[in-house]
Amino acid sequence: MKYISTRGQAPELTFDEAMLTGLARDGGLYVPESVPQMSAAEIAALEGLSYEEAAFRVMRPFIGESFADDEFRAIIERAYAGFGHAARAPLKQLDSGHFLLELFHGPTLAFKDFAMQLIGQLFQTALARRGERVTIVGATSGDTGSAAIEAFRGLKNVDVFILYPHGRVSEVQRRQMTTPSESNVHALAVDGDFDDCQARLKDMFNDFDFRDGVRLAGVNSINWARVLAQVVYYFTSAVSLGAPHRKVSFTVPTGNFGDIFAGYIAKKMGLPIDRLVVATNQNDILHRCLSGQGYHKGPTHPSVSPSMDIQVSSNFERALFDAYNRDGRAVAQLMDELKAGGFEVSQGAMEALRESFDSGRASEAETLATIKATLAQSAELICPHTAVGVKVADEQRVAGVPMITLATAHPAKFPAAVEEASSVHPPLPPRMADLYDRPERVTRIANDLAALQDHIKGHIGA
Ligand SMILES: Cc1ncc(COP(=O)(O)O)c(C=O)c1O
Ligand SMILES: N[C@@H](CCOP(=O)(O)O)C(=O)O
Repeated sequence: MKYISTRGQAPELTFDEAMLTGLARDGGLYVPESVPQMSAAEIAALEGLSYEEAAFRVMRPFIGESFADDEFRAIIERAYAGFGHAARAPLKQLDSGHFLLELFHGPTLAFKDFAMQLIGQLFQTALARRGERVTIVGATSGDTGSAAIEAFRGLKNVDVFILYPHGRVSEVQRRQMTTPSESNVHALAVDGDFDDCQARLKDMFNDFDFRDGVRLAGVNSINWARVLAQVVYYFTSAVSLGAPHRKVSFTVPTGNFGDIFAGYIAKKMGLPIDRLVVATNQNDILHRCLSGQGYHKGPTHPSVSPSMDIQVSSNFERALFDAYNRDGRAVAQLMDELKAGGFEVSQGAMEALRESFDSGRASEAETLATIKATLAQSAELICPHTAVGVKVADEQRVAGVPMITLATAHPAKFPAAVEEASSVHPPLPPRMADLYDRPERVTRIANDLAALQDHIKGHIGA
């Protein structure tokens, strides 16, 4: 199995090489050269398996020779051992045709743990084998950062620097990033928004002297391994509702497009997904684009679902690559135009995107109203990101096809918004009960590449 860049100018890599590389050297994102297929019989055979065994069967064809089967099985077992639910990703029924896929039973209470716990194990195994160390730098609007820190804290051959937008993450998210005491963890509060953090991260990857000097690695969903791990729960949930014998649809609260792109891969592998619905908050650039209005950046408005306050949605590049018939030059051209503000999507590419994705948006008032209504009607307290999904899913459902909305975070990560909407204060799980008492350790830093690079170089191995 080979991985190629969406911009067509970077070397082809194996799975473990692509994982340790992160962003391709031409600025593109790695994708598999071709998507392995699962037959209806292979999909049906997932029914009743443990999450771990299903994960092995779904991901194995993408791994190639990078990890031996026994090694990969053991890695998966370790990755999910700390989850607080035996099913790992249980389904809850909201009403006769609408289900929530609970993805927040991992250590940091968000769906990011599914991929991050796995790649923490994959990195450790690959780095130990190669005798290497890496400097992980991540950009976060709140959840990726805490999940990455949890997965890599205390590891000897890794430093992890997380850039988050100062004042634009919830207090729980911030404390999850600033309270770990391990010296290889570095939380950086950047004076900017998430897009600034992600742009500086990409600048670091595109500065080859810095990149090679610190042996830079990335754990955002620019890393293909992140996307792959998220493909699994599309299979397990669809199978538990009758796939491959009946179709299901998914609605996915979307920001950086990683989670929904994992659903797109599941569909390409053969999972009978009827519709994949992109649900955005008021920062609705993806919804506007999928509605035919082009992809044009605007100001980012802070919202009650802060993890989705994003304008430059990284993984959309992967979808564009397919929509433009895998023409790397065309994608590179669009990404250049994006730097200057935005781009129009060609008619052919638009048709391809529309064939794969539907979309909708939720305003702030609609998000809060959905939290309240879901509690009243289904006795489920949901986080604001999930509420964006539930609202859009309710508009897009069709009779006879079950709709699964991805519940991407635990409501306790966003207590202020949840309490405002429902008058219920969602408590943290007991293991995190002292989060507000732990001392914080964070560096406030300018949105400036040189300042960030100097800080990182000065704190590796500190
Ligand atoms: C809670 C939550 N929901 C939804 C999203 C959006 O996911 P993605 O960026 O993969 O589109 C994020 C951030 O990524 C998140 O943290
Ligand atoms: N919402 C994310 C933003 C980064 O997304 P990623 O999936 O590319 O890591 C966050 O919580 O940080």
